[in-house]
Amino acid sequence: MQPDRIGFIGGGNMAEALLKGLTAGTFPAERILVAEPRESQRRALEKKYGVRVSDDNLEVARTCDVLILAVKPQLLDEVLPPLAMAVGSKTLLLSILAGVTTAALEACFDGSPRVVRAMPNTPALVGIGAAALCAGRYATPDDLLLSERLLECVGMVRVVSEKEMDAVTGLSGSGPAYVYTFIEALADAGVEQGLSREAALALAAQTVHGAARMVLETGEHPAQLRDRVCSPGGTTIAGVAALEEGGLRAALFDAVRRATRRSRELGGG
Ligand SMILES: NC(=O)C1=CN([C@@H]2O[C@H](COP(=O)(O)OP(=O)(O)OC[C@H]3O[C@@H](n4cnc5c(N)ncnc54)[C@H](OP(=O)(O)O)[C@@H]3O)[C@@H](O)[C@H]2O)C=CC1
Ligand SMILES: O=C(O)[C@@H]1CCC=N1
Repeated sequence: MQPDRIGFIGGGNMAEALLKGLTAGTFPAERILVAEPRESQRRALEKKYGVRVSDDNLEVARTCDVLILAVKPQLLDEVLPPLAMAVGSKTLLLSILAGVTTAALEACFDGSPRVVRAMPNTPALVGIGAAALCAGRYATPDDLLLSERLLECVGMVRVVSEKEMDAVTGLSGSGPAYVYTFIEALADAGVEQGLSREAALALAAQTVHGAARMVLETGEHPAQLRDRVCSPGGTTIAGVAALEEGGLRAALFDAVRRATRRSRELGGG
């Protein structure tokens, strides 16, 4: 179940993360077409990944059987309606637009457009993405399966219900930015304690990487894993107490809540 040609409408950050994974996998680069208005970005994608590029959205929509919609959600009304004449029953539309519902996407096209809505994240660029997706009303089970397979080229994929998509956006879509902030702050704190910048950043990033793998690979609850680091009367519980006093948990609840709300707003809800 491989598409003939995959097209991207918009060749920015997230599109690049996805097409890097696709071309590193089994999908031939010459069967990927990217429509992108910025000439420098077109040339960069062509050179780095060997994909075909164009400044003509319609040409890409006409030639591809899977069309990955990767422009900003604010451009929905400008970019999608002109594609309607090229999108037919042969086209699977895979949207990564934050907040935009499958119903809103379907309304941009005639007939029974086959839409799958996905929310990937940028670590897809290194093959460790986390994505969720849901099917629109006209997408077939095969459409959902194909979308899953495509996103699995760049990491893990969960199928969720559409009402969960804004929360996914607030958690794993936006989540890398929260984690980068955490890593930066952890490294800065190490520098304050006298470590070199280079050592502090490497230790902070590897600590987050290792701890995340422990959660994924042991299947143990994070609280159990944390208990094993905290010796009674030791260093770690003193640090954990500071995190509790500083409101780290409350800040994360707030971050996911606000990003989820913003996703709903972008979708017009
Ligand atoms: N970044 C992320 O972490 C994630 C983003 N997303 C979603 O992915 C989508 C893209 O986001 P992101 O990659 O970050 O944004 P970018 O701005 O990096 O990418 C969007 C690209 O679309 C191009 N573009 C602008 N106008 C048009 C047009 N008329 N036709 C075709 N292409 C056009 C832009 O070109 P130019 O720069 O010249 O304007 C840009 O290269 C958004 O909908 C976002 O919600 C989803 C998950 C995670
Ligand atoms: O910030 C944004 O709107 C996009 C969606 C999820 C991550 N980045």
